[in-house]
Amino acid sequence: MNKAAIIKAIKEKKSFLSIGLDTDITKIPKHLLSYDNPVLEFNKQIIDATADLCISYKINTAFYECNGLKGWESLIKTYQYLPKNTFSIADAKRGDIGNTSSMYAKAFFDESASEMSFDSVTVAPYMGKDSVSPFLAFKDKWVILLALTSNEGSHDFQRLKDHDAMLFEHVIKKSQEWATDENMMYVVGATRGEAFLEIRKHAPHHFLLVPGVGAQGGSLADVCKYGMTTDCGLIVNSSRAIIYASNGEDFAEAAREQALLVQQEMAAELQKIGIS
Ligand SMILES: O=C(O)c1cc(=O)[nH]c(=O)n1[C@@H]1O[C@H](COP(=O)(O)O)[C@@H](O)[C@H]1O
Repeated sequence: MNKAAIIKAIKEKKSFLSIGLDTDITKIPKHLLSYDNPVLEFNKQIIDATADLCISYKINTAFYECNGLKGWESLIKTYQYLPKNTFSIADAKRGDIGNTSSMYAKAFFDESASEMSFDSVTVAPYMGKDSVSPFLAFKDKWVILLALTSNEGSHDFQRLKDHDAMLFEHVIKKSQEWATDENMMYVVGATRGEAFLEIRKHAPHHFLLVPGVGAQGGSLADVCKYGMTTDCGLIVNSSRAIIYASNGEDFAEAAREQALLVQQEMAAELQKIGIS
């Protein structure tokens, strides 16, 4: 899915919501445990209930990898169930020396090898250009590079100052030598408020993946106030607040209700930039 298609989906659905399928078997409703693959069943019902309200699904691979073979099966089958007109994110936070990164890229982008061909994968920038480039070698795929994350520990390294700029700013500036706003996005936590102003100085046109609304308490209004562009420029993710809205038999409808609330807030924000 290219940038124009993402913008088209935002306009059509009046939404820039990504739903995070951070599916934990200990948190899903008990009645699903009788299914052969409870995680897959949960994901399918969540997807069916929310697909018209979001433009993207983010699958955090940790929640699948921790379950070994069965987990990888759920990951692959969930990927295959995603509606084709949604932007798929493998939230795997990979990155290693070049030849190893090539294998990670193959794992998430090369359907003939892994049965999965996500639109994008999250990548850690710490190891630099040769660790990121193998992901960029895949045509029409995106790298979503960690820039300023939502967690407490983001202060440990990302905000260290060197030559008048913080590390996350160096990441954003330097990485633009390797990629464009057509194949790279940046992760910026929703809990970062006014920092979006700094980010936009360095990346005025890039899409940002913004996790941290909902369970982590980030403000959608602030994210939009400081981070939105004329094309929207944002994909805002919420995982737990939507998928675990209820752990009863009504879990899918409850997820839909939560997603609808976020989508309605997003529609109002989009109206401010003339998308209505
Ligand atoms: O890359 C991410 O997606 C990510 C970056 C970040 O800075 N903060 C962050 O929470 N995430 C992910 O976004 C999701 C947030 O989940 P909730 O807090 O449940 O909405 C999880 O999958 C996190 O791993």
